[in-house]
Amino acid sequence: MSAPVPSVPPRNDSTMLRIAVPNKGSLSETAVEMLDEAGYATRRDTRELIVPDHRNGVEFFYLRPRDIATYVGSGALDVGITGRDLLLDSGSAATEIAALDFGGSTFRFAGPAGRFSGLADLEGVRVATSYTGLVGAFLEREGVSAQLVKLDGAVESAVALGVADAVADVVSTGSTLRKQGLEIFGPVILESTAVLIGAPREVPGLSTLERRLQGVLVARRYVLMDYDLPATLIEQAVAITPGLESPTVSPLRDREWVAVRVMVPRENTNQVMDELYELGARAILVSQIHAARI
Ligand SMILES: Nc1ncnc2c1ncn2[C@@H]1O[C@H](COP(=O)(O)OP(=O)(O)OP(=O)(O)O)[C@@H](O)[C@H]1O
Ligand SMILES: O=P(O)(O)OC[C@H]1O[C@H](OP(=O)(O)OP(=O)(O)O)[C@H](O)[C@@H]1O
Ligand SMILES: [Mg+2]
Repeated sequence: MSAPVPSVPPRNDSTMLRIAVPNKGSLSETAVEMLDEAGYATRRDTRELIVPDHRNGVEFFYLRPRDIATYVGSGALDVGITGRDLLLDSGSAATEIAALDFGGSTFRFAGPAGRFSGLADLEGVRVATSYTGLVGAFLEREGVSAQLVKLDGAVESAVALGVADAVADVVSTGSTLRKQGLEIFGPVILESTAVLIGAPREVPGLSTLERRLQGVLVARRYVLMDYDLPATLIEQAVAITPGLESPTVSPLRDREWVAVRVMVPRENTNQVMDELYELGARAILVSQIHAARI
């Protein structure tokens, strides 16, 4: 558990929402892209650490992702973007407001191939990790007592170099583990993703930021599909494309046909177009959504 930040710095403008953004690492680029797509100012060069955005009444603080939960949990900043694993590891009082659909990873134990088969095998052994808060809490909940070896990164090397018997780390493709001759074992410690986190108090002005970020997620997840259809087939077509709430169905000049406009998950686009065509839909057009408020 990290120590709480001792004092909250004075706020020079209490009406500005103060937002923490990852300045480096896996989450930084996509977090900044999302804020840009949501209409906020972003930094022009990587040396800029504070970016005021007066037009939107917010101020951005570019910080190390690992530190963001500490700043937000102490109340020094209002909200932030970080990883769920980093939030839990910090022991901060900040809370998760929304998952952001990027920076997905799994947190797992791994050891030399064949050496460990389950959690119980960790009793009394050395486990290297950069996330001692997260792993310590997990092992305690599971009633396993292991010795944690805290490392900053490249944790997978710890076993070959003899400072630990097993590791607990972020796994994405699993390729780093495999290259070190390690294999995953035991239960999933955590499914992580980038999250929006908030201070443990009421944060005025948060709802606009949240709505804008949700709008970006919708614009990324969905496309807009238009098609023409014989009116008698509408129920079957709506079963294929139910939309978020209800598709827009408009009359055409030819009264036997209707025009349908509906949101479709981007990943299903071609499959849905095939199904609609087979049903009898024609002039099926797909467009990008640039922005959304749902
Ligand atoms: N392939 C990945 N490797 C590391 N972290 C990832 C990956 N995919 C997603 N993440 C997430 O990114 C966050 C870690 O970001 P952080 O910037 O601390 O580490 P990093 O990307 O490893 O950067 P650094 O180069 O400083 O080690 C965690 O929330 C983690 O779950
Ligand atoms: O499953 P994979 O796709 O191989 O990705 C996981 C690896 O990526 C991260 O390391 P990173 O590159 O951030 O280096 P670090 O260990 O120094 O943080 C993480 O700590 C794992 O080592
Ligand atoms: Mg890393």
